[in-house]
Amino acid sequence: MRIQFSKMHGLGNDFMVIDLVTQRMPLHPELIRRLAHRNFGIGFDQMLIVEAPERPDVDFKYRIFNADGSEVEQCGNGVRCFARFVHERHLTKKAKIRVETKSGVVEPEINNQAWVRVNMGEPRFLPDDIPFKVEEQSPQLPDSYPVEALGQTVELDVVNMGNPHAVLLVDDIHTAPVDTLGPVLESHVRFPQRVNVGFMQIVNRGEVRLRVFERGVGETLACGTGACAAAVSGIRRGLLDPEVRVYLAGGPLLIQWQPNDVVWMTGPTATTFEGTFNPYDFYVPEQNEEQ
Ligand SMILES: N[C@@H](CCC[C@H](N)C(=O)O)C(=O)O
Repeated sequence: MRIQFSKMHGLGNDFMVIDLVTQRMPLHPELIRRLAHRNFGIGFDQMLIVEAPERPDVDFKYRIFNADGSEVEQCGNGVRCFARFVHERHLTKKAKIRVETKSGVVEPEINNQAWVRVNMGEPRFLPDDIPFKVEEQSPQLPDSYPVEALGQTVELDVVNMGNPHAVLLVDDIHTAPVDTLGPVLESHVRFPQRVNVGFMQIVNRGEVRLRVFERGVGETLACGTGACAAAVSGIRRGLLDPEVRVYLAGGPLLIQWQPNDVVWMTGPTATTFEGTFNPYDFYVPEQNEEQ
């Protein structure tokens, strides 16, 4: 039993992409963790699964698993790669497709082989929608919330881009406490489903620098939904114009948003290699099965 896959990335945020329209394999969290391992597996930030749609108004179903095996709702760099993958595998000829995710429908549009523009849907800010715990939900939503972490109070903007994000403004992303504050906020008690944590430095009204400590992975070279969340936070606060270039370690993304509208994300995709693997090579017996 050999499964075909593509190894792809969007600005260095890397993926193992598998077509489960024409193939079958178990999606066990332990198998995913083993495949994600950078030394013992294939290595990736997220595994992306293409499935047949379950409703008539979409072209595909898109499932996303973090390297820790958790299934999540959305992945922005992933959806661009997903669109390129279904073209490369001749699963569709349409330039614009509708893709069902755990958090709604997204619409990627392939301009040429490498560039994809995506309608990422509308951002949400209500604490319950993140989800983010507050003592009392005020009718007037604040821009940010004070949160205690590592003996200090940090101000967090919270945004749901299909998946949960917290955004912190920093003076310089090179010295931002991504390694220390990132994991503490990711698993903070006020984020019951954990959170992706973005550290944003505003350069000018149209440009920001961003580092993201991703839920279920750690710091990645780029995060598409993180870029959307950061740009939306800055625009909502009146600090940024509606068109923002977000510079991540792996390169820039263009994010466009007008309040009360959908977010548009435009960026590159790359296929690095294709291969096959046997899931049973990664199978480890339960403890009571071991001799
Ligand atoms: N890298 C992604 C986000 C992947 C999911 C995220 N780690 C989560 O747990 O929500 C992107 O490009 O958006």
